[in-house]
Amino acid sequence: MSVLVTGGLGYIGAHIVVELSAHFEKIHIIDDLSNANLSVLENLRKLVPEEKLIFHQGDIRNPEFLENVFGESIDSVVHLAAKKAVGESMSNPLLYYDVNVAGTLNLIKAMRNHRVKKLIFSSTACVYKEKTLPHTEDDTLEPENVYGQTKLISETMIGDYAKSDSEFQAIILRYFNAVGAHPSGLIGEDPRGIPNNLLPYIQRVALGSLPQLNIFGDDYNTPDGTAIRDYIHVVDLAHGHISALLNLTPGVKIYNLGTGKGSSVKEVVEAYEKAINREINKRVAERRPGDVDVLLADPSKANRELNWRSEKTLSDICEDDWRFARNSKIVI
Ligand SMILES: NC(=O)c1ccc[n+]([C@@H]2O[C@H](COP(=O)([O-])OP(=O)(O)OC[C@H]3O[C@@H](n4cnc5c(N)ncnc54)[C@H](O)[C@@H]3O)[C@@H](O)[C@H]2O)c1
Ligand SMILES: O=c1ccn([C@@H]2O[C@H](COP(=O)(O)OP(=O)(O)O[C@H]3O[C@H](CO)[C@@H](O)[C@H](O)[C@H]3O)[C@@H](O)[C@H]2O)c(=O)[nH]1
Repeated sequence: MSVLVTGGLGYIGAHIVVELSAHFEKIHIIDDLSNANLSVLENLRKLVPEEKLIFHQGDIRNPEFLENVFGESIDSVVHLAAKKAVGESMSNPLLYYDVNVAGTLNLIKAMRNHRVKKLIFSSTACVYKEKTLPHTEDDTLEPENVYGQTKLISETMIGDYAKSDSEFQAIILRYFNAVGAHPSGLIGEDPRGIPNNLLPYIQRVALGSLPQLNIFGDDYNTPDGTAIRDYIHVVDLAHGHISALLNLTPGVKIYNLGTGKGSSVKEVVEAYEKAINREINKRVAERRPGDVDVLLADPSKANRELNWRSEKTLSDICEDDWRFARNSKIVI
Protein backbone atom coordinates (compact mmCIF):
# COMPACT_ATOMS: atom_id res chain seq x y z
CA MET A 1 0.00 0.00 0.00
CA SER A 2 1.26 3.47 -0.80
CA VAL A 3 0.39 6.89 0.51
CA LEU A 4 1.11 10.39 -0.81
CA VAL A 5 1.92 13.17 1.68
CA THR A 6 1.80 16.67 0.22
CA GLY A 7 3.93 19.12 2.21
CA GLY A 8 5.73 16.05 3.58
CA LEU A 9 9.01 17.86 4.26
CA GLY A 10 7.23 20.51 6.35
CA TYR A 11 7.06 20.57 10.12
CA ILE A 12 3.95 18.44 10.67
CA GLY A 13 4.26 16.48 7.40
CA ALA A 14 7.70 15.12 8.28
CA HIS A 15 6.42 13.78 11.61
CA ILE A 16 3.48 12.14 9.82
CA VAL A 17 5.86 10.50 7.31
CA VAL A 18 7.77 8.87 10.20
CA GLU A 19 4.58 7.41 11.72
CA LEU A 20 3.22 6.30 8.32
CA SER A 21 6.32 4.22 7.70
CA ALA A 22 5.06 1.57 10.16
CA HIS A 23 1.87 1.13 8.09
CA PHE A 24 2.75 1.70 4.40
CA GLU A 25 5.18 0.12 1.97
CA LYS A 26 5.76 3.29 -0.05
CA ILE A 27 5.47 6.90 1.05
CA HIS A 28 5.44 9.46 -1.76
CA ILE A 29 6.27 12.98 -0.63
CA ILE A 30 5.44 16.13 -2.59
CA ASP A 31 7.07 19.37 -1.50
CA ASP A 32 8.12 22.48 -3.45
CA LEU A 33 10.64 23.42 -0.72
CA SER A 34 8.99 26.83 -0.34
CA ASN A 35 9.04 26.32 3.44
CA ALA A 36 11.31 23.31 3.88
CA ASN A 37 14.71 22.12 2.79
CA LEU A 38 16.37 18.90 1.71
CA SER A 39 18.09 18.38 5.05
CA VAL A 40 14.66 17.27 6.35
CA LEU A 41 14.67 14.49 3.74
CA GLU A 42 18.17 13.45 4.83
CA ASN A 43 16.99 13.22 8.44
CA LEU A 44 13.83 11.34 7.45
CA ARG A 45 16.08 8.79 5.78
CA LYS A 46 17.65 8.14 9.21
CA LEU A 47 14.21 7.40 10.68
CA VAL A 48 12.45 5.61 7.81
CA PRO A 49 13.78 2.70 5.69
CA GLU A 50 15.24 4.37 2.59
CA GLU A 51 13.36 2.17 0.08
CA LYS A 52 10.01 3.40 1.44
CA LEU A 53 10.55 7.10 0.69
CA ILE A 54 10.00 8.61 -2.76
CA PHE A 55 10.42 12.38 -3.00
CA HIS A 56 8.81 14.45 -5.77
CA GLN A 57 9.93 18.07 -5.76
CA GLY A 58 7.21 20.29 -7.22
CA ASP A 59 4.22 22.55 -6.75
CA ILE A 60 0.66 21.30 -6.17
CA ARG A 61 -0.53 24.20 -8.33
CA ASN A 62 1.06 22.50 -11.36
CA PRO A 63 -1.42 19.94 -12.83
CA GLU A 64 1.20 18.29 -15.09
CA PHE A 65 3.47 17.69 -12.11
CA LEU A 66 0.57 16.13 -10.20
CA GLU A 67 -0.33 13.95 -13.20
CA ASN A 68 3.21 12.55 -13.16
CA VAL A 69 3.15 11.85 -9.44
CA PHE A 70 -0.26 10.16 -9.63
CA GLY A 71 1.11 8.05 -12.47
CA GLU A 72 2.70 6.05 -9.64
CA SER A 73 0.37 3.72 -7.77
CA ILE A 74 -1.12 5.73 -4.88
CA ASP A 75 -3.88 4.48 -2.55
CA SER A 76 -4.42 7.41 -0.20
CA VAL A 77 -3.43 11.06 0.20
CA VAL A 78 -2.57 13.12 3.27
CA HIS A 79 -2.77 16.74 2.14
CA LEU A 80 -0.77 19.25 4.16
CA ALA A 81 0.92 21.48 1.54
CA ALA A 82 -0.31 25.00 2.24
CA LYS A 83 0.62 28.49 3.32
CA LYS A 84 -0.10 28.95 7.03
CA ALA A 85 0.89 32.43 8.29
CA VAL A 86 -2.20 34.33 9.44
CA GLY A 87 -0.64 37.81 9.06
CA GLU A 88 0.73 37.09 5.58
CA SER A 89 -2.70 35.78 4.52
CA MET A 90 -4.15 39.24 5.19
CA SER A 91 -1.42 41.12 3.30
CA ASN A 92 -1.19 38.64 0.40
CA PRO A 93 -4.64 36.98 0.18
CA LEU A 94 -4.34 35.84 -3.44
CA LEU A 95 -1.28 33.75 -2.61
CA TYR A 96 -3.36 31.95 0.02
CA TYR A 97 -6.30 31.38 -2.35
CA ASP A 98 -3.82 30.17 -4.97
CA VAL A 99 -1.87 27.64 -2.88
CA ASN A 100 -4.52 26.58 -0.36
CA VAL A 101 -7.67 26.62 -2.52
CA ALA A 102 -6.47 26.20 -6.12
CA GLY A 103 -3.76 23.77 -4.96
CA THR A 104 -6.37 21.63 -3.16
CA LEU A 105 -8.65 21.78 -6.23
CA ASN A 106 -5.80 20.53 -8.45
CA LEU A 107 -5.05 17.74 -6.04
CA ILE A 108 -8.67 16.55 -5.91
CA LYS A 109 -8.83 16.66 -9.73
CA ALA A 110 -5.71 14.48 -9.92
CA MET A 111 -7.26 12.10 -7.35
CA ARG A 112 -10.44 11.93 -9.44
CA ASN A 113 -8.47 11.32 -12.68
CA HIS A 114 -6.58 8.46 -11.05
CA ARG A 115 -9.51 7.10 -9.01
CA VAL A 116 -7.76 7.67 -5.67
CA LYS A 117 -10.55 7.60 -3.09
CA LYS A 118 -8.95 8.26 0.31
CA LEU A 119 -8.03 11.70 1.65
CA ILE A 120 -6.93 13.16 4.98
CA PHE A 121 -6.99 16.96 4.94
CA SER A 122 -5.18 19.37 7.30
CA SER A 123 -7.50 22.07 8.52
CA THR A 124 -7.25 24.43 11.45
CA ALA A 125 -8.93 25.74 14.57
CA CYS A 126 -8.94 29.09 12.71
CA VAL A 127 -12.17 28.06 10.94
CA TYR A 128 -14.22 28.51 14.15
CA LYS A 129 -16.03 31.63 15.28
CA GLU A 130 -14.30 32.89 18.41
CA LYS A 131 -15.49 31.53 21.77
CA THR A 132 -13.77 30.83 25.09
CA LEU A 133 -15.34 27.40 25.74
CA PRO A 134 -13.79 24.34 24.04
CA HIS A 135 -14.78 24.02 20.37
CA THR A 136 -16.77 21.04 19.17
CA GLU A 137 -16.80 20.19 15.47
CA ASP A 138 -20.35 21.48 14.98
CA ASP A 139 -19.59 24.95 16.36
CA THR A 140 -20.25 27.98 14.17
CA LEU A 141 -17.67 28.42 11.43
CA GLU A 142 -16.57 32.00 10.88
CA PRO A 143 -12.87 32.43 10.10
CA GLU A 144 -11.47 35.81 11.07
CA ASN A 145 -8.58 35.71 8.63
CA VAL A 146 -7.92 34.76 5.02
CA TYR A 147 -5.87 31.71 6.03
CA GLY A 148 -8.83 30.23 7.95
CA GLN A 149 -11.16 31.20 5.11
CA THR A 150 -9.07 29.28 2.54
CA LYS A 151 -9.13 26.19 4.77
CA LEU A 152 -12.90 26.45 5.21
CA ILE A 153 -13.39 26.77 1.43
CA SER A 154 -11.22 23.67 0.95
CA GLU A 155 -13.31 21.78 3.55
CA THR A 156 -16.47 22.75 1.63
CA MET A 157 -14.92 21.71 -1.69
CA ILE A 158 -13.99 18.29 -0.27
CA GLY A 159 -17.53 17.90 1.12
CA ASP A 160 -19.14 18.81 -2.22
CA TYR A 161 -16.86 16.49 -4.17
CA ALA A 162 -17.63 13.60 -1.79
CA LYS A 163 -21.35 14.06 -2.51
CA SER A 164 -20.63 13.37 -6.20
CA ASP A 165 -18.68 10.14 -5.62
CA SER A 166 -20.17 7.64 -3.20
CA GLU A 167 -16.82 5.82 -2.91
CA PHE A 168 -14.85 8.90 -1.85
CA GLN A 169 -13.61 8.76 1.77
CA ALA A 170 -12.25 11.84 3.52
CA ILE A 171 -11.38 12.94 7.03
CA ILE A 172 -10.81 16.60 7.80
CA LEU A 173 -8.60 17.20 10.83
CA ARG A 174 -8.75 20.60 12.53
CA TYR A 175 -5.47 21.07 14.35
CA PHE A 176 -5.02 23.31 17.37
CA ASN A 177 -1.50 24.62 18.25
CA ALA A 178 1.04 22.11 16.92
CA VAL A 179 4.30 22.21 18.91
CA GLY A 180 7.25 20.07 20.02
CA ALA A 181 9.59 17.89 17.99
CA HIS A 182 10.42 14.26 17.28
CA PRO A 183 12.05 12.61 20.36
CA SER A 184 15.02 11.61 18.15
CA GLY A 185 15.96 15.31 17.92
CA LEU A 186 16.20 14.91 14.14
CA ILE A 187 13.04 16.71 13.00
CA GLY A 188 11.19 19.67 14.42
CA GLU A 189 9.99 23.15 13.57
CA ASP A 190 12.61 25.41 12.04
CA PRO A 191 10.86 28.53 10.73
CA ARG A 192 12.79 30.92 8.52
CA GLY A 193 13.68 34.31 10.00
CA ILE A 194 12.27 35.63 13.25
CA PRO A 195 9.54 33.23 14.44
CA ASN A 196 5.92 34.37 14.83
CA ASN A 197 4.91 31.51 17.08
CA LEU A 198 5.49 31.19 20.80
CA LEU A 199 7.48 27.93 21.09
CA PRO A 200 10.02 28.69 18.32
CA TYR A 201 10.47 32.21 19.75
CA ILE A 202 11.12 30.90 23.29
CA GLN A 203 13.55 28.38 21.78
CA ARG A 204 15.56 31.13 20.02
CA VAL A 205 15.75 33.13 23.24
CA ALA A 206 16.91 29.99 25.09
CA LEU A 207 19.55 29.43 22.40
CA GLY A 208 20.70 33.05 22.71
CA SER A 209 19.93 33.95 19.10
CA LEU A 210 17.14 36.35 20.15
CA PRO A 211 17.59 38.61 23.19
CA GLN A 212 14.19 38.51 24.87
CA LEU A 213 10.72 36.96 24.67
CA ASN A 214 7.85 39.41 24.40
CA ILE A 215 4.80 38.09 26.24
CA PHE A 216 2.00 39.62 24.21
CA GLY A 217 -0.29 41.03 26.91
CA ASP A 218 -1.00 40.03 30.53
CA ASP A 219 -4.44 41.60 30.74
CA TYR A 220 -6.44 38.81 29.08
CA ASN A 221 -9.50 37.38 30.76
CA THR A 222 -7.63 34.30 32.08
CA PRO A 223 -6.39 33.27 35.57
CA ASP A 224 -2.83 34.63 35.09
CA GLY A 225 -3.75 37.30 32.50
CA THR A 226 -1.89 35.67 29.58
CA ALA A 227 -3.67 34.04 26.66
CA ILE A 228 -4.56 30.33 26.76
CA ARG A 229 -4.07 27.89 23.88
CA ASP A 230 -4.37 24.15 23.33
CA TYR A 231 -0.78 23.03 22.60
CA ILE A 232 -0.59 19.57 21.07
CA HIS A 233 2.63 17.60 20.60
CA VAL A 234 3.35 17.10 16.90
CA VAL A 235 3.89 13.35 17.40
CA ASP A 236 0.41 13.04 18.96
CA LEU A 237 -0.91 14.97 15.98
CA ALA A 238 0.87 12.58 13.60
CA HIS A 239 -0.69 9.59 15.39
CA GLY A 240 -4.08 11.22 14.79
CA HIS A 241 -3.47 10.88 11.03
CA ILE A 242 -2.80 7.16 11.34
CA SER A 243 -6.02 6.74 13.33
CA ALA A 244 -7.86 8.75 10.66
CA LEU A 245 -6.48 6.62 7.81
CA LEU A 246 -7.55 3.46 9.67
CA ASN A 247 -11.07 4.82 10.20
CA LEU A 248 -11.96 6.11 6.72
CA THR A 249 -15.46 5.29 5.52
CA PRO A 250 -17.37 6.69 2.52
CA GLY A 251 -18.26 10.38 2.94
CA VAL A 252 -16.56 13.14 4.93
CA LYS A 253 -15.98 13.25 8.68
CA ILE A 254 -14.44 16.11 10.67
CA TYR A 255 -12.40 15.89 13.88
CA ASN A 256 -10.59 18.30 16.18
CA LEU A 257 -7.06 17.29 17.07
CA GLY A 258 -6.21 18.96 20.35
CA THR A 259 -5.63 17.99 23.98
CA GLY A 260 -8.66 19.71 25.48
CA LYS A 261 -6.32 21.22 28.08
CA GLY A 262 -5.28 24.87 27.92
CA SER A 263 -1.92 26.39 28.84
CA SER A 264 -1.28 30.10 29.29
CA VAL A 265 1.75 31.85 27.79
CA LYS A 266 3.24 32.11 31.30
CA GLU A 267 2.72 28.38 31.90
CA VAL A 268 4.47 27.53 28.62
CA VAL A 269 7.42 29.77 29.51
CA GLU A 270 7.67 28.17 32.96
CA ALA A 271 7.61 24.66 31.44
CA TYR A 272 10.38 25.61 28.99
CA GLU A 273 12.46 27.13 31.82
CA LYS A 274 12.10 23.85 33.71
CA ALA A 275 13.18 21.85 30.64
CA ILE A 276 16.35 23.93 30.18
CA ASN A 277 16.89 24.42 33.91
CA ARG A 278 17.31 28.20 33.74
CA GLU A 279 15.30 31.36 33.30
CA ILE A 280 14.39 32.82 29.94
CA ASN A 281 14.82 36.54 29.41
CA LYS A 282 11.29 37.92 29.01
CA ARG A 283 9.10 40.97 29.38
CA VAL A 284 5.42 41.76 29.09
CA ALA A 285 4.67 43.65 25.86
CA GLU A 286 1.59 45.00 24.09
CA ARG A 287 -1.12 42.55 22.98
CA ARG A 288 -0.69 41.21 19.45
CA PRO A 289 -3.60 42.36 17.27
CA GLY A 290 -6.11 39.61 16.56
CA ASP A 291 -5.18 37.35 19.50
CA VAL A 292 -8.07 35.92 21.53
CA ASP A 293 -8.19 35.12 25.27
CA VAL A 294 -8.69 31.39 24.94
CA LEU A 295 -8.65 28.82 22.11
CA LEU A 296 -9.36 25.24 23.16
CA ALA A 297 -10.36 21.98 21.48
CA ASP A 298 -12.99 19.54 22.60
CA PRO A 299 -11.28 16.39 21.25
CA SER A 300 -13.92 13.95 22.55
CA LYS A 301 -15.24 13.08 19.06
CA ALA A 302 -11.75 11.97 17.92
CA ASN A 303 -11.22 10.17 21.26
CA ARG A 304 -14.44 8.25 20.76
CA GLU A 305 -14.63 7.59 17.02
CA LEU A 306 -10.95 7.46 16.03
CA ASN A 307 -9.83 5.84 19.28
CA TRP A 308 -7.18 8.54 19.44
CA ARG A 309 -6.08 10.81 22.27
CA SER A 310 -3.09 13.01 22.91
CA GLU A 311 -0.63 11.46 25.33
CA LYS A 312 2.30 13.82 25.64
CA THR A 313 2.55 16.58 28.25
CA LEU A 314 3.70 20.19 28.11
CA SER A 315 7.02 19.12 29.63
CA ASP A 316 7.47 16.46 26.88
CA ILE A 317 6.80 19.24 24.36
CA CYS A 318 9.45 21.54 25.84
CA GLU A 319 12.06 18.80 26.36
CA ASP A 320 11.66 17.47 22.81
CA ASP A 321 11.73 20.97 21.37
CA TRP A 322 14.94 21.76 23.25
CA ARG A 323 16.59 18.49 22.18
CA PHE A 324 15.83 19.32 18.54
CA ALA A 325 17.09 22.89 18.98
CA ARG A 326 20.45 21.77 20.35
CA ASN A 327 20.78 18.91 17.89
CA SER A 328 20.07 20.99 14.81
CA LYS A 329 22.10 24.04 15.85
CA ILE A 330 19.33 26.39 14.78
CA VAL A 331 20.34 29.92 13.80
CA ILE A 332 18.19 32.76 12.53
N1 LIG B 1 1.53 24.40 12.50
C1 LIG B 1 0.32 24.53 13.04
O1 LIG B 1 0.17 24.85 14.23
C2 LIG B 1 -0.90 24.26 12.21
C3 LIG B 1 -2.17 24.43 12.80
C4 LIG B 1 -3.31 24.18 12.05
C5 LIG B 1 -3.20 23.70 10.74
N2 LIG B 1 -1.98 23.55 10.18
C6 LIG B 1 -1.91 23.06 8.79
O2 LIG B 1 -1.06 21.92 8.73
C7 LIG B 1 -0.38 21.86 7.49
C8 LIG B 1 1.12 21.72 7.70
O3 LIG B 1 1.56 22.81 8.50
P1 LIG B 1 3.08 22.94 8.95
O4 LIG B 1 3.08 23.64 10.25
O5 LIG B 1 3.77 21.63 8.82
O6 LIG B 1 3.59 23.94 7.82
P2 LIG B 1 4.93 23.90 6.95
O7 LIG B 1 5.02 25.20 6.24
O8 LIG B 1 6.09 23.50 7.79
O9 LIG B 1 4.62 22.72 5.92
C9 LIG B 1 3.97 22.93 4.69
C10 LIG B 1 4.85 22.30 3.62
O10 LIG B 1 4.19 22.45 2.35
C11 LIG B 1 5.14 22.87 1.39
N3 LIG B 1 4.40 23.64 0.38
C12 LIG B 1 3.85 24.87 0.53
N4 LIG B 1 3.27 25.24 -0.61
C13 LIG B 1 3.43 24.23 -1.51
C14 LIG B 1 3.06 24.03 -2.86
N5 LIG B 1 2.39 24.98 -3.53
N6 LIG B 1 3.38 22.86 -3.46
C15 LIG B 1 4.06 21.89 -2.77
N7 LIG B 1 4.46 22.04 -1.49
C16 LIG B 1 4.15 23.19 -0.86
C17 LIG B 1 6.16 23.71 2.15
O11 LIG B 1 7.43 23.75 1.52
C18 LIG B 1 6.21 22.98 3.49
O12 LIG B 1 7.23 22.00 3.51
C19 LIG B 1 -0.79 23.11 6.72
O13 LIG B 1 -1.84 22.75 5.85
C20 LIG B 1 -1.29 24.03 7.81
O14 LIG B 1 -2.24 24.94 7.32
C21 LIG B 1 -0.82 23.81 10.86
O1 LIG C 1 6.49 35.94 20.67
C1 LIG C 1 5.37 35.56 21.05
C2 LIG C 1 4.56 34.72 20.24
C3 LIG C 1 3.30 34.37 20.71
N1 LIG C 1 2.86 34.81 21.91
C4 LIG C 1 1.53 34.40 22.39
O2 LIG C 1 1.49 32.97 22.43
C5 LIG C 1 0.18 32.49 22.13
C6 LIG C 1 0.30 31.49 20.99
O3 LIG C 1 0.69 32.18 19.81
P1 LIG C 1 1.23 31.43 18.51
O4 LIG C 1 2.25 30.42 18.87
O5 LIG C 1 1.62 32.49 17.52
O6 LIG C 1 -0.06 30.60 18.01
P2 LIG C 1 -1.52 31.09 17.60
O7 LIG C 1 -1.58 32.53 17.33
O8 LIG C 1 -2.46 30.54 18.65
O9 LIG C 1 -1.77 30.33 16.20
C7 LIG C 1 -1.28 29.00 15.91
O10 LIG C 1 -2.26 28.02 16.19
C8 LIG C 1 -3.42 28.03 15.35
C9 LIG C 1 -4.33 26.87 15.74
O11 LIG C 1 -4.76 27.01 17.04
C10 LIG C 1 -3.00 27.85 13.91
O12 LIG C 1 -4.13 27.81 13.08
C11 LIG C 1 -2.05 28.99 13.51
O13 LIG C 1 -1.66 28.80 12.16
C12 LIG C 1 -0.84 28.93 14.44
O14 LIG C 1 0.05 30.00 14.15
C13 LIG C 1 -0.66 33.72 21.77
O15 LIG C 1 -1.39 34.10 22.89
C14 LIG C 1 0.39 34.80 21.46
O16 LIG C 1 -0.03 36.11 21.77
C15 LIG C 1 3.65 35.61 22.72
O17 LIG C 1 3.24 36.01 23.81
N2 LIG C 1 4.88 35.97 22.25
